[in-house]
Amino acid sequence: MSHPTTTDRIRIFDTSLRDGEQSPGFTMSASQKIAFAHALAELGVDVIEAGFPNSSPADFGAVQAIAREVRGASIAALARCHPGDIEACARALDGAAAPRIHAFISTSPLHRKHKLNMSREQVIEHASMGVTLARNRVDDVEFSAEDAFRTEREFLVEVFDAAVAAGARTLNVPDTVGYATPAEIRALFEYLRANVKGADGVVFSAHCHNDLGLAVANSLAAIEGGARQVECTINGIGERAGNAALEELVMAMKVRPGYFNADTGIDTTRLLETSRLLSRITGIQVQRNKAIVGLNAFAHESGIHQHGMLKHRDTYEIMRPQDVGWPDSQIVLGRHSGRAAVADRLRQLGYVLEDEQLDQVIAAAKALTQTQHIIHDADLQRLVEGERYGPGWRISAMHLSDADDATHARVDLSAPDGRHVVQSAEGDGPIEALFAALSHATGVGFVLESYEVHSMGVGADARGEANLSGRIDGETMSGQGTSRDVLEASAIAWLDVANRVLRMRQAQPRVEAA
Ligand SMILES: CC(=O)SCCNC(=O)CCNC(=O)[C@H](O)C(C)(C)COP(=O)(O)OP(=O)(O)OC[C@H]1O[C@@H](n2cnc3c(N)ncnc32)[C@H](O)[C@@H]1OP(=O)(O)O
Ligand SMILES: CC(C)C(=O)C(=O)O
Repeated sequence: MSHPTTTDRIRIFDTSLRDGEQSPGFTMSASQKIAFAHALAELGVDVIEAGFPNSSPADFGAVQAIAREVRGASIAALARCHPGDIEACARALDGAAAPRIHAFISTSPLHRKHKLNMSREQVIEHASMGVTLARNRVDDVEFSAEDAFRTEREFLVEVFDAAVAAGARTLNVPDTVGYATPAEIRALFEYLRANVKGADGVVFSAHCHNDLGLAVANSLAAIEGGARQVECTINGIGERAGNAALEELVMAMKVRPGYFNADTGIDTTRLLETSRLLSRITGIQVQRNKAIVGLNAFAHESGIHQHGMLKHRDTYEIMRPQDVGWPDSQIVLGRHSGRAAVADRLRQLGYVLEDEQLDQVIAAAKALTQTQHIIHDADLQRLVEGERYGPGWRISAMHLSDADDATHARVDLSAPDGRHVVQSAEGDGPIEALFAALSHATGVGFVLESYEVHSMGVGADARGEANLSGRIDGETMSGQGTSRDVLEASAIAWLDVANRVLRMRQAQPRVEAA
């Protein structure tokens, strides 16, 4: 086994903008691609695969702009072993500081017969032609044998020999349909490194798909077998079930010292913001339990884990959240939380309770989880303080209607002093209009940082739960609301934050400047 040493650099080849964009729902505009390419360069990837220039004028334009603007990483473009594709790559990459043409052709018997209708000899001729044409235009040429994993091993060696002879510097071995297992991938890389002519002068690369959920494991196994470049995408986006997730691969190499301890050159503290940028661009969020960048990746809800975390965080965390860009771990109070975590959170809120009162607050907090997922600070404060700070703003009625290009919201609130306040506002959509009307009515304004709606329960019992957080006076405050109507749940969550703001101001009166 060839474990990488610290001098054995693993190159990170990001293909979010090419393979990632090739999947339904992930299309990006040229300006979004340019912004994301800048973010990838700042993250520290070695290669940015910017697109497939011959596939459309839009893709050509995006690759061209990235090649001209983005520095700090090689810029690659994909081409079939086809003169028109190679020529388009060369033209689009003109202006790049470090251009790479990535030429590919399928090699497996299935693809040769049904897709290409080519003999083995024709595939080798095309591979050789594609790499030669590319080398006539740029120095850095990568060759991929599409569906390499399902290709006869001896034939794969012949194709790679031809690609090396034509001038390829990187040989990419895709598991195009995500069929391999880690042991098989490692054995394949060991075989190729032992048999391809000139193997020592080229970089072997892995490109693993996630159809069986093995893309990251297979990429790590490829590194064990001698791969020194891994192709991956942020959030694991890509064809079908996606590609290996960059953030997972990089952290696996970082977290397992003495094993995958190769320096990838990635600034891991940027992983979360890069993941979030991609989600904002595509409008597609990662699942909560996604490794590294999912909302639950460093969140602990169950009492036994929370108790362990409070004693020593290594009991339940294998990496520091700050190392990947999170501000900290989160102890989230919910149905599974225990005494240690509730008492700790209350202490942070400034309450040290007698055992009996603590028992009562825990029982009441757990009762809340019949209708909400999370016990918020505001809930604990209410449970401890009762109505000491007054009842706060409550929603009495709301009405939304569409008018011309805008949505109109009218809210009727009962104020903490018992008055009824009616206010209206317009916005670009119901949420913007609703939140603007609430802000006019209460006189509270904050910058919305996050807003999510989930459903709880099914059928006749189904309820919407809205969670949002807002930033005001340098603090982030969260609010939560549940209702059968998601817009009403959202309004309740917004008022939950507003009431917290007012309670905070009551508790800590502002010192006016003299
Ligand atoms: C595993 C991967 O991710 S491969 C990359 C996938 N990416 C894309 O497909 C990018 C988007 N694609 C496109 O815009 C279009 O498919 C284009 C512009 C590339 C080609 O469009 P068309 O000319 O209309 O061809 P179409 O898509 O129907 O079929 C693909 C053709 O390429 C041929 N082909 C496929 N791969 C290769 C290759 N690596 N080298 C040479 N020819 C190839 C096929 O045999 C087929 O040829 P045929 O038309 O003579 O039968
Ligand atoms: C073109 C190659 C690298 C590819 O995307 C695949 O085989 O999945």
